[in-house]
Amino acid sequence: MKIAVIGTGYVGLVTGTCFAETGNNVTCVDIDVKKVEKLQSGVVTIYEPGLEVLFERNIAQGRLKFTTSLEDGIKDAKIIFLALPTPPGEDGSADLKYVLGVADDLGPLLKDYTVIVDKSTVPVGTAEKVHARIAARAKVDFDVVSNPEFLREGVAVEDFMKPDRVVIGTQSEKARRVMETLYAPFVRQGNPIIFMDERSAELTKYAANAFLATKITFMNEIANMCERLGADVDMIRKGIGTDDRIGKRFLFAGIGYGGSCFPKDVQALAKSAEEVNYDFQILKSVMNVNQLQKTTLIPRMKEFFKNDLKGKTIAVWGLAFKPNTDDIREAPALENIQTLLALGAKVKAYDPEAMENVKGILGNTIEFCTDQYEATEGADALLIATEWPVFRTPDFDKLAVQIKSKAIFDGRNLYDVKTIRDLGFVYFSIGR
Ligand SMILES: NC(=O)c1ccc[n+]([C@@H]2O[C@H](COP(=O)([O-])OP(=O)(O)OC[C@H]3O[C@@H](n4cnc5c(N)ncnc54)[C@H](O)[C@@H]3O)[C@@H](O)[C@H]2O)c1
Ligand SMILES: O=c1ccn([C@@H]2O[C@H](COP(=O)(O)OP(=O)(O)O[C@H]3O[C@H](CO)[C@@H](O)[C@H](O)[C@H]3O)[C@@H](O)[C@H]2O)c(=O)[nH]1
Repeated sequence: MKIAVIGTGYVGLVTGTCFAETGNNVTCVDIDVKKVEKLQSGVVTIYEPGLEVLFERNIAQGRLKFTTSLEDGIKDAKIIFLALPTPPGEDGSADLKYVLGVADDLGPLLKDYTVIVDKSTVPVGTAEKVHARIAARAKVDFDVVSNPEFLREGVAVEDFMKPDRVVIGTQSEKARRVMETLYAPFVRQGNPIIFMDERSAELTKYAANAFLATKITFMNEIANMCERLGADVDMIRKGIGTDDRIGKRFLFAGIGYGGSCFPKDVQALAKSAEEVNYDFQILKSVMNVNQLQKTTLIPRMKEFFKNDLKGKTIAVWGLAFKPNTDDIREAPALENIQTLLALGAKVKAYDPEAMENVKGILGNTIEFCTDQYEATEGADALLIATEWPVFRTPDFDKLAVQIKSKAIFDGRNLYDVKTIRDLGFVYFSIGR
């Protein structure tokens, strides 16, 4: 099948590459000329394990192409995916200017029946808006389908190739058949395609992210209780996670959720609620608690250094919002670093993938190190903000010599409390 993907960011690139991998001819369109040039020359523009090999194979076999021209890109496409940004507008609601802008342009370019698919995370009612915008200028029949994406960064290829489920919102039989054919190779393992109406599909995406953000936030609040009551959040996690009704995943307490999705989508759902005069109280709490949680280690650091962080050097391990990605959007590390700088501390940071992105924001206000031990060399304390595997089993003997105060502030609960204290470290973690 000939497919066009509009937008070659995270979702667009993974979507395009994975559909090419299952034998479709895919053209990806982006207005970012530099990005398209890079992609055309065979360079993958995001760090995502497993993507490069699929990307290279499908380019070599001529099934994956890139262009800046919408008209060329959608030529002969039976399906057009919109994988465009939906960033928060000034009031927190999802800004639809990219999605609706492309919908406006698409109308006159359609030559035959086409299925237009919203892959972006969009508020309820967007499929109808996209339909109206295209219909205003289209001369052929078309359908607009909602097909939200549930992939996680860092395991995006696996999530896309073996999805837990595929959600498709459409009330058109014709569009349903096209989507079923397209997704058949991905749901062979028995995981379902769940068909529903467009509005329910749109809300399913927000409900999933808001639920997961709430689950994490609940555990962060339990962790805060543990600290006050002398209990261990890891034990609570095991104790409740073994109950099938609760589930083991997404129960890890830490310095808050970040990334390009949870913060923005929780905010957008809260805004949608406001628009229909519903007071979505849980979401407000989730946002407030998460904001506080991000810098929950700073007061402890202040106390440890007797309220004087001025001139202290803090090593920061991890800048990405989570491991296996170079994405730093809403990363808790950044907020911690900015707070530390405001308190007069110096920061030496290391991240396996995300340093280039952080340089663009923090410039030379912090020192970027070539490895984790260069960061801890001569530091007064260590702050761990991202659970990269390489930080899990460090050379503790080396750290004991390098870190002056032997203090480790661990925002991701990487180490066993007793073991690390027995090694002589002063160890602060979350909810233990
Ligand atoms: N990143 C994720 O993990 C993830 C997962 C699921 C869903 N989503 C949702 O998918 C959507 C896209 O997210 P993303 O992270 O891929 O975004 P992104 O910002 O990484 O990429 C968006 C791309 O769209 C391009 N673009 C903007 N206007 C364009 C236009 N008029 N024509 C062609 N291209 C244009 C940009 O240049 C950019 O390359 C968002 O709604 C997001 O919420 C993201
Ligand atoms: O137990 C946990 C699990 C996650 N996190 C944090 O939660 C954030 C989000 O993590 P994750 O969900 O793994 O990353 P994303 O790539 O942002 O993926 C989420 O957002 C995507 C975009 O909408 C969705 O497609 C995915 O299904 C959804 O998991 C990160 O800051 C994690 O550190 C925790 O603090 N504790």
